Amino acid sequence: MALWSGIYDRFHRFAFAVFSLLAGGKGAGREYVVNLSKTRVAEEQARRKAAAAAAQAGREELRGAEPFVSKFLAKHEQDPEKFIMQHVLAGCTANMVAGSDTTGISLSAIIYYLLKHPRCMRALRSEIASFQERGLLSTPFGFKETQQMPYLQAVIKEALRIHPATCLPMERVVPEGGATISGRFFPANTIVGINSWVAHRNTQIFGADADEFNPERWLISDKDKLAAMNRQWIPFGMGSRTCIGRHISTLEISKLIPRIVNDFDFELSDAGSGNSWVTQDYWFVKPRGFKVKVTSRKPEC
Ligand code: HEM
Repeated sequence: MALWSGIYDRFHRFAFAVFSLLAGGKGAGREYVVNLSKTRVAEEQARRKAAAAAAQAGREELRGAEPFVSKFLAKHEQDPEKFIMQHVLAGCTANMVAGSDTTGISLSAIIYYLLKHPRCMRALRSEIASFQERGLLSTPFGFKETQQMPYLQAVIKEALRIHPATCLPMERVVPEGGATISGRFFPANTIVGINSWVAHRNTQIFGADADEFNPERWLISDKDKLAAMNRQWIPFGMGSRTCIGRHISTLEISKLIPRIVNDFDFELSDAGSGNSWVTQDYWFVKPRGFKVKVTSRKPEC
């Protein structure tokens, strides 16, 4: 039902009401996230008020990294008429809806494909060890450092190619004058779209093994082929509506994957060790029953 209402937006209103009713007080799906945002915004407002009072009394408050909600509230305080409270709430909700499942799914996909391809897991661990031996990795691993690791970056890129977190056409409206796409004319206002799952399996671009997980495809020296693959690699979408959070996720993924691969051993449970994992698509393509046993990694002799 969720998938259908993703495609046919007229079902939204109905599905939303039914799911929220079934979920009771806290709401379901988006309503749950909206309620959570409201709570967090209220907490942050109270914290900012207390911090301002403390500063006035000459007491400095120690604080870690500044969360998004605080940045949004600062913007609202700067110009409350233009950046209204509704924008604060919408920003927080959008970040959670758009940024959590997508990043979680992508992290799962990277681990899953590494577990399915022990050769790639070995190659990645060997790259990490080599970087550590040469003093090129701090503790914790720095983002800039991990960006210099070609195999890690190829693994991430390939996992997001073979399992992009979203799977429905990314829709665009044809502008005035129409557009010819792949030799076919579409008049103005036609809704066209491309699904990254289709684009990423294009054998003309990615080769006969487009269905296979193969990080080495990104480690070639053929610049033209790489450029063609990069153009067709769209897990974060493309153009003016491309994902605005992609750099946050890229940072999280680049820092987290080498760290956990280095520190832990993973073993697929029976449910995940069949031919392929079970996933369900309703815009987000979520793994189902992906269970992994995690243990501290023993140093290799
Ligand atoms: C691996 C993680 C992520 C993936 C795979 C992903 C994927 C996508 C995709 C496919 C789109 C549609 C792009 C298009 O139509 O061209 C999108 C849009 C968007 N993403 Fe992400 N995303 C990720 C992380 C995040 C994060 C962390 C945030 C926020 C903190 C975020 C916020 C957004 C927003 C607000 C939009 C809508 C942009 C617009 O319509 O102008 N995303 N994302």
